[in-house]
Amino acid sequence: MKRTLCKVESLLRRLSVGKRLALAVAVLVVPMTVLIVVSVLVLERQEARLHRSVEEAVTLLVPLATLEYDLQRALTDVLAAETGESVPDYGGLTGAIDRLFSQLAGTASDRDLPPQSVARARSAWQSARPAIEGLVEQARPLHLAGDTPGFASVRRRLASAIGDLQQVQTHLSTAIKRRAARAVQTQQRQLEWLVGAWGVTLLIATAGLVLIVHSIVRPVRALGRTVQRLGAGDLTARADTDAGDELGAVAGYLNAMARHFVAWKRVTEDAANQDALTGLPNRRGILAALEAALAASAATQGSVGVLMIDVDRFKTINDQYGHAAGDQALNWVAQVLSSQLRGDDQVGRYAGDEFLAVLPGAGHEEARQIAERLCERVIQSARSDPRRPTLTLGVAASRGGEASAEALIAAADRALYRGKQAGRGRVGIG
Ligand SMILES: Nc1nc2c(ncn2[C@@H]2O[C@H](COP(=O)(O)OP(=O)(O)OP(=O)(O)O)[C@@H](O)[C@H]2O)c(=O)[nH]1
Repeated sequence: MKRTLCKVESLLRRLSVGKRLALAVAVLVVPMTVLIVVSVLVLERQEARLHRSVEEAVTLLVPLATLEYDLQRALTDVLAAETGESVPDYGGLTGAIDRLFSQLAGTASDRDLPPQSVARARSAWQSARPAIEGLVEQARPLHLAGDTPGFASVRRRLASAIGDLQQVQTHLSTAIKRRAARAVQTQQRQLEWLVGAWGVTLLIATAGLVLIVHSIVRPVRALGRTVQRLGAGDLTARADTDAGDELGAVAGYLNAMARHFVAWKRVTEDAANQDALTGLPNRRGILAALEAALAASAATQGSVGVLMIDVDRFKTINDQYGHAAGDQALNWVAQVLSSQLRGDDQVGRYAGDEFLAVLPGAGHEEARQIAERLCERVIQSARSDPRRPTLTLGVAASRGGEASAEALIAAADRALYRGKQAGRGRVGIG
């Protein structure tokens, strides 16, 4: 299930966010519109059918009811007794009923009327019809003539015609009721179908919407988490750039920004720790190296040697040959120191004409020997060139990392001072 959702999401993410939002609107609007149109059509059709059905019921039953009423009146002698009263239009009524049945004969099934009930009504009418014709006309003169036995026979026939007519009405009513019941059932089924269709459509539309919204919200949240991690200083954090949409592009930009920031940070960190003139670590850089060496020696119970190196009478070089020559002299000293030290050793420019060398693993004696070698090497070179200065070095060393960087530097400084006091161009011992 989760894999399927992931697949759907990756398919969706091939579309841009804008297209996905348009799709979300379409997913909601299109099926709803179709359903609304279908619902309106169905309800309109149902209403029209109901209307037609009522109309038809009236058309079918009213002539029969009228005829029955008139026959009933004839039967109760009202019509025959009152000579002034006009005789109802029996011919018209029977004709109308005839037409009704001939219409029904062709279209009963079309009108959803049960054909059997209609056929029964029709045959009942056919048997009633001849009796009805002329009955009232016969009744009138018989009654006026006082022909009681003849009149009694007409009355019987009238009663029987009324019975037949009632049967016709009963059969037709049954047909109409059945049709109404079927129509109600159909209406119910259609309404159920509509409710079901609405439910399914809403469900599918909601699922589609959830998927589309998820395909936007999830990468936005992931981007947010990456930005949060980067903001908290975790420069290894990277956003997922798999998708080809706008959010994938933003993730790519964010990653590029993070990479540039890392590179820029490295450059600025390097610049912050590097001396611009000599290219050696500056005071900050060499102190960091000393701290690191002390921390490592504390773990291994090893030693760290420190050399504080000062250029002798550097002011004189500046004064005699100019500042540029002084800079060159400093660069030369930096080169000699770097080239003479071992791989793990580090040297940095501590102050104006002062250098600090950190010698991990070197005890006091080893540090002193290294200092002597450096001092000798510089003195030899300086002999041939008056612009090259000699060095005075102060030696100190710690064991097992017990001394702090400040204490070690202070000890090397004191040793340096002793070297200067002793006449320069030598190694002072702390
Ligand atoms: N050319 C140049 N001179 C510098 C630089 N930094 C510091 N100086 C100079 O270095 C000189 C340091 O002189 P001091 O510390 O007084 O001592 P010194 O002349 O070396 O004499 P001693 O240390 O007593 O042997 C000063 O004149 C500073 O102006 C730099 O980057 N370039």
